[in-house]
Parts: sequence; structure tokens; C-alpha cells
Amino acid sequence: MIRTPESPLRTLRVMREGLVDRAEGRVDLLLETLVSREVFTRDDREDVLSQAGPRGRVRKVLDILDCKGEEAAGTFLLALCHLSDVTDEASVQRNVTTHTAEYSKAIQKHKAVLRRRSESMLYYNTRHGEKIAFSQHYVNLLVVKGHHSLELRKHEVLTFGQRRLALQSKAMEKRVIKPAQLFTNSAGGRPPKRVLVTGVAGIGKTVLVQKILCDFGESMEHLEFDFVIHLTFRDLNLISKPVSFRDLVLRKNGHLAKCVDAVLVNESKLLIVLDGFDEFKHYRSCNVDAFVTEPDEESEVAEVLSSLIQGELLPEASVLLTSRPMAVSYVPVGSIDCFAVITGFSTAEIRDYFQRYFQQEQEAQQMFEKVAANELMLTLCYIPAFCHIVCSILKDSGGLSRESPKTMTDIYTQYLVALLRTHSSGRVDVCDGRQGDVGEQQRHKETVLKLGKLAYQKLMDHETLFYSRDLEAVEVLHCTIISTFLDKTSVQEPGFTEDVFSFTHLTVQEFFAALHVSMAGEEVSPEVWEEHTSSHLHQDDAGEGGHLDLFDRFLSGLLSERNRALLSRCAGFEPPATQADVYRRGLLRKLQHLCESGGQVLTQLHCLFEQQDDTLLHQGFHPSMLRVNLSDVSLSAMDLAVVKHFLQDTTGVIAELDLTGSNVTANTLRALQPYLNRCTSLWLGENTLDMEAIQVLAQVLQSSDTLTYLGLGWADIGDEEVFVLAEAIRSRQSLKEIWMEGNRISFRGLSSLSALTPFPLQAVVAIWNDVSEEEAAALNAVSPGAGCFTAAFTDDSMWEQWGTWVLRRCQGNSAEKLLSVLQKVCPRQRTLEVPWTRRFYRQLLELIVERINQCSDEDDEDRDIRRKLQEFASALPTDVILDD
Ligand SMILES: Nc1ncnc2c1ncn2[C@@H]1O[C@H](COP(=O)(O)OP(=O)(O)OP(=O)(O)O)[C@@H](O)[C@H]1O
Repeated sequence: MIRTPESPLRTLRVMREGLVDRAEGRVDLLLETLVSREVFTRDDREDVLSQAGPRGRVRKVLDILDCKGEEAAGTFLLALCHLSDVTDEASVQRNVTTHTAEYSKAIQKHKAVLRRRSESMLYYNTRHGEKIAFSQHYVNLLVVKGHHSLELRKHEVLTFGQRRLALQSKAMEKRVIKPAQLFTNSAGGRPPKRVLVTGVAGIGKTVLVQKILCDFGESMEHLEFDFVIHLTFRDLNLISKPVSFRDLVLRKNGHLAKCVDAVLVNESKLLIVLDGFDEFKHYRSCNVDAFVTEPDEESEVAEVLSSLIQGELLPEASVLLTSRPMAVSYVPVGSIDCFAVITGFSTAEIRDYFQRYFQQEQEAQQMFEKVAANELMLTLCYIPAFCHIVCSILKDSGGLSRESPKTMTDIYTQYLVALLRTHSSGRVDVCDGRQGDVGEQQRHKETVLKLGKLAYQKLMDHETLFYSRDLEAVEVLHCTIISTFLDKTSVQEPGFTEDVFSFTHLTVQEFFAALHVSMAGEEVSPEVWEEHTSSHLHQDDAGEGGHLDLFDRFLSGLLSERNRALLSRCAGFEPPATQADVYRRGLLRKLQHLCESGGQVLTQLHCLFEQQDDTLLHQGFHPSMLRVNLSDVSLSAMDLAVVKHFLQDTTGVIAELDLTGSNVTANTLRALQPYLNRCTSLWLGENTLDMEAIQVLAQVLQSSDTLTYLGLGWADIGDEEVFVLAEAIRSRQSLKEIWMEGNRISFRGLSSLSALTPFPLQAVVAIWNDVSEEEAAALNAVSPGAGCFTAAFTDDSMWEQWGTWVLRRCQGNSAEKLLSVLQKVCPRQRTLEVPWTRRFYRQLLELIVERINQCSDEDDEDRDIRRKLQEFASALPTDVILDD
């Protein structure tokens, strides 16, 4: 209940956001009331209606009222009180009427439909008619609530200040959860409404969605919902005309035709699942301000979905969105209440998977042991899609008679070979080199290459669906083998039915696309080849924002000696050897460039790993300085294996290892320990480093003569951790600077470092900790003149270096990453009023302008990046820059 207060205007200002919440569902009625009482003019009304979305309109109403005085504000508050009472009553009434017998019957029917749709596990290459019961084959997936960098982005509380620190520790409360817990709030508050689940290719996002549908259909979980509506972006890509949300629901759920209104009215009991955001053709257009607010309102499909995700349409409904990480920067994260990441299988789950796949306990155990004996293969299996393919290869070969796969491409290549062999009518084992049906092998090869071409074209266009005419164009429509690699669905359009195809999995499309380019024959133009290989060095990966990461890795793997040999021996493919050499030289040049400039290097390390050639680095990799930048990527077990593989093949000092925000744990540090000893600068900030991790770090400090600069900003460390580090620094005395911004360190912790200044420690940076400037001054007084301790953002020269580091991070990064760093370092409020920041901001602005100029007008993605960069440019404190 809102009381009419002494100063209604003041109430409007103080309760602004609360009022927006309360009035958003009633803004049209309120507006009419204000016009009828002559508080608002028609022009005011137009002004309000021109705003996007109900919340935007309420904000405009409040802005106008702010200029109209106390009486107008009072009228508004009274009208809102009145409407609240009326509409609350109406909603009670509505709830009663919707819960009729018919509504309950519709729920049961819908559950039965979902049960039917989700009863089989969709495996690649499941034979038609073959059914694998979902419930028997579903293996528990590890789902972790909380996504560090996204949560920070959401709040846009940038690197500065305690607020970020508080948020960071909150974001770090990572927990493994069950799918049903995605919509609960462990702290007991309002359950999250909009949930984003991310995870890399093949990690199980679609299967998790199927689990939710299955459990709901079985009435086992998710009982807080009456209806779960499942939409995939793959299907939504097919819609090219304006559409309403109501139509979207009915397209796949004809059985709801009679009760769709009740379903939509009861929005708080509705869960909408939107699977595969990264596959959406229009994913770059979802972070916009054009909304629809009514389920019946027709608009472009991107607008309808973006309204849903942003809570402008059906704000009380729950929404679950899944995406690969590469597209999440386009999700309007401001409206997401809960972030979760699927981390795949652990060893126990891989074992369970083998058990379910092979069913015979002894066979499963034997096969598991074969995989477990090969550490790399076991690591690959944490991704369920790979685990599945490994099992099918094992089954097919009776347990790895061929060379066991070491990389992701090996797995897919062996899988392809196995499938082609299964489809050879003569069933002669061509891999033994014996004479098979050569004509048939040739036909299969041609079909696969044609499919590769299609996969490539579609991947470049961000498309995953195609039609009979596309298959016709590459002359494969009537080849029987295509059903092995493609899924077909028939779509009912008014007046006709159309067949729509997609690869059995997006990763399969990426593999085929790479296969196409790797052949580099007549089909592949020199320009295409250049684009993906030798011009590696000049290519700004930013343009694709990670879209081609997997493709790049497959391409490298397919151009490796062993996969070329396998494909040639077993499937008659002849990838040209000279091209493979050109590729390798390009890769080494790019790698060297990134190591010298400190650019993000993980994709190239994966490509190098795919080559599995220990001599490669000796052939053309001689960087003047070794800087390995792995920042801002949550490192998986496979990533770590790849990094280790690279560092092991290098010698000498590692000038810089940047693991900022890479989800580093004690285990990561242990795995990298021999290489940490070789680092001069080691950046570990923005990771939660517990005592175990600090102990590993202490061992490094005790044994390394090289480690000179250590970054531990926002690492959630306190005094106890500093004591351990101090002891270690004392014993080796080689560390010169330690940066610990945004932690929980107090005067007591810092005091333990005081005996180590000014030698060996020349700088101890501890701003945004529990230390006051006076306390820092007291610590500095112990070694006068040295001024080693810094607890405030003041010292020009030192912070200038910090600014240089930030700039370097920006320069070395893609435009996309630059955006994410900018989000951290561009303060919304002017908190940085010290002299060096002027130069810092000016340089930042120059960099932004340079990147803006690099964006092309032709490309959607470039236009989007430019728009965002321009927003940052205009948010920079230009007065500070200009009056320098
Ligand atoms: N929980 C699970 N239990 C058993 N098998 C699984 C599970 N999760 C995934 N798989 C297997 O892995 C394959 C890939 O999973 P899924 O399609 O869900 O991945 P995804 O994360 O949606 O991938 P992408 O981003 O490439 O679309 C499935 O077809 C299935 O074979």
C-alpha cells in the first residue's frame, strides 16, 4: 500500500525503481487516468507512448511528473493505489477461473506430449526407428551456479571500489546444483526468473533442457510450473515474417490451441525454455530497446524473444536460455537473475556413461580402463559429446585397435572413418588396406566433400539449417549416406510442407566445414584458403568473436600428418601436403606474434596441440619474449593440457603468464607449477585463491629466482594468506612487487610484509582492502623514503603503470574483449580524478577510435561492435581528456 505522503514528489524520486516495478503492468491505464484528470496533455501521452517497453514508459511518466509539481505527483500516487487494489482483485479472480478442470486437463495433456517428445536420447547417428531411452542414458551433468565475469558485467561495477569486491565474493559462491535448482533461491529470496546456462560445444546444454522437459513431463521436478514451453533457436531461424509469441507457442504445441490464453495469463506458472542462443541467426540483434509487451503483438522474431529475455514481455514468466560462451556477450545480461555453467562430466560420470553405453559391466569396465590409461583421452571425455563418440569408436573397433585418439579432431576423424566403413556395402575393412568397393568409397568421399562445402558456407553465414534446394545445389539430396550426418525435420507451412536439414550436431558441421577447407583442392578458392591459414597472422579474430574457434582447431587437426594419413588410408581423401606446410608456418608466425605482443593465445595453442608434432616449435618459433596471455577464459581441463603441452616444449624465462580471471584453483597451479617457476611476471588476479592455492604459490616463491612481479588483485585473500606469502618471499627474496587490490587484507596482514620492504619488496599495492591511508603511512614510516606500501589511488607514477597494463590488455585483445575490459575500467561515476587518469583515458579513447575505424559498414557484427564502442567513447570523461 502506498500512502499519500507529505511530499508526493519526494516519494516519486525516492521510490522511483519500486514504482516502476509496481506500475509497469498498469501503465496504459495510469496514462489514461492522468490524461482524463488533465494532469497530462496529449503531447505528454505521446511522449510516454514513444518509449520502448512498459518500464521505459513508466520512467517517462515519472520524469514528466517530476516537472509538474506536487499535486500532479499526488494524483499519480492515488491512481496507482486505486489501480493496485482493483487489479490485485482481478488477478485473484483470474487465478480462480483459470484453474478450471479444463486447465488441469490441458496440463496433463501437455505433460504427456513432453513425455513423448523427450523419451529418447538424441544421439548422433541414431538409426531411424532406433530408440535409446532418455532416462536410462542420462548421466548427471555438473552444473555450477554463478558465472563470475558475467555477473560482474551485469552489474557493470567496474574494477574500482569496494562494491565490486563485495560482488565478486558473492559471484564466487559457486555450487554444483541439480537442474531443478536453477529456479530456486538457496538464500530464500525471490526465485530467479531469467536463467542463463552456458557451456562449450557438446557439453550437454540441449540434453540438460531435455532433462528438464522429461522431469516435468514425468511430474518429478519443476512442479512450480503448470506449463513448460520449449523453443529452439534452430527452429526459430526458420521464421522470416513478423510473429507473435502466442503464434510461437502454438507452432509446436497445437494441443494447447484451446487453452493458450489461460497459459499466457497465468504467466507466473509458465517456464519458457530457449535453447541454443548461439545458433540464432539474429543473436546480435537481441540486445536492443525495441520491445513487444503483449503475447498477441506481432513483431520480428528477434524482437519478440529479446522482449521475453528482458522481461518486457510476460515479466512474471520464467525463462531458461542456453548458449555457447561465444554468443553470451550478445545476451542482454542486465535482465538475467541467475547464471549457470555446465562443466560436463567428472571421472565418475564418464565411468557411469560407459556403463550405460556398453551395458555389459565387464565390457564397460574394460573400455573405460583403455580410455583411463590415456590421460588426454580421459580429459576429452569430460565433454559428453566427445565421450559419446569415443564410446562409439571403441565399440566399432572392439577397443581401439587403431591409434588411440589424442585430440578432438582425432576423435571426429576416427568417427567419420568408422561411419563410412559401416556404410560400405561390401563391409570390407578398407582400413586394413585390403581392396574394398573402390567405386563406393569414391562416391562416399565425394558426398562427404560436398557436405563439407555446404557446412562451410553455412557456418560462415552463421546458419545451421538448410533446405532441399541447398542439398540439390551441391548434388547430394539423393545420396543415402547423408542421413548419417544430417537430421531432417518437416516443417508445416501454410499450404505446403518443407523439409529442413541440419547436421546431427553443430560440432559435426564445424568438423565438415574444416574438412572442406583442409582439402584445399579445386573446390576451395585460394582466397578461402588464405583467409583461414597463412593470413592467420593478420586476421583480427575479434571479427568472429570465437565463432570459428572449433573450426580452427578442427582445421589444424585435419592438416596434421596423422589425420591426413588416416583419411587417405581409410577413406581415400588426399589432403595436399604442401598446403599443410603453409598452414603450419602461418600458425607458428601467428603464435610468435601473439607471444611477443601478449595477445590472447589459447585458440592457437589448441591448434598447435592438434598438430601433435613435438618438433614443430623448433621449426619456426623464436619469439623475442614469451608472454602467454590466457586471461578472461575459464580454463577447462583440456585447455590446461594444451597449455602444459606448449610450455613443456619451450625453454627459458616466461616473461609473463597472465591467468587473470581464468578460474584458477590450487589444482591449476599445481599442474602448472614447473612453469610458474620460470615466470618473471605472474598475474593471478580475479580468481578465488583459497589457502591451498596460496600454499602452492608459496612453494613457487620459495623455489623461483625468476618470479619478480606477482598480481593477486581481487583474489579473495586475507591476512592469513598474506602471512604464508610473506614467509615464502622472505626465504627466496626475489619478488619485487606484489599487487593485491580489492582483497580482505588488514593492517595486521600488511605488517607481515613490512620487514621485507624496501628489499626485496619495492612495491606492495593494497588499495581497496581493509587498510586506511594512515595505516599505510605508518607502514611506510618504517622504511622512510621508500614509500613501498600503497593503499590509495594516488601515486601518479605507479598508477600510471597500472593504467599501462590495462591499456596493454586492451590493445592485445580483440574488439570484443576490449569491450569487456572497458566494462571493467570505465567508471560510470567520475571516481578517478587524479592527474595520470587524463592520459590514461586519452590513450583509451585513441584505441577505441582506432577500433571503431576498423569496423566495416558492411558487416552486422562490426556495426554492433562499433555501436558499443561508441557508447564507451561517449561515456569517457571527455572534459578530463580535453582540458589536459
Ligand atoms: N547428460 C548427458 N548424458 C548422456 N549423454 C549426454 C549428456 N549430455 C550430453 N550427452 C551427449 O552429448 C551430445 C551433445 O550434447 P548436447 O547436444 O546437449 O550439447 P550442447 O551443449 O547443446 O552442444 P552445442 O553447443 O554444440 O549445441 C548429446 O547428443 C549426447 O550424446
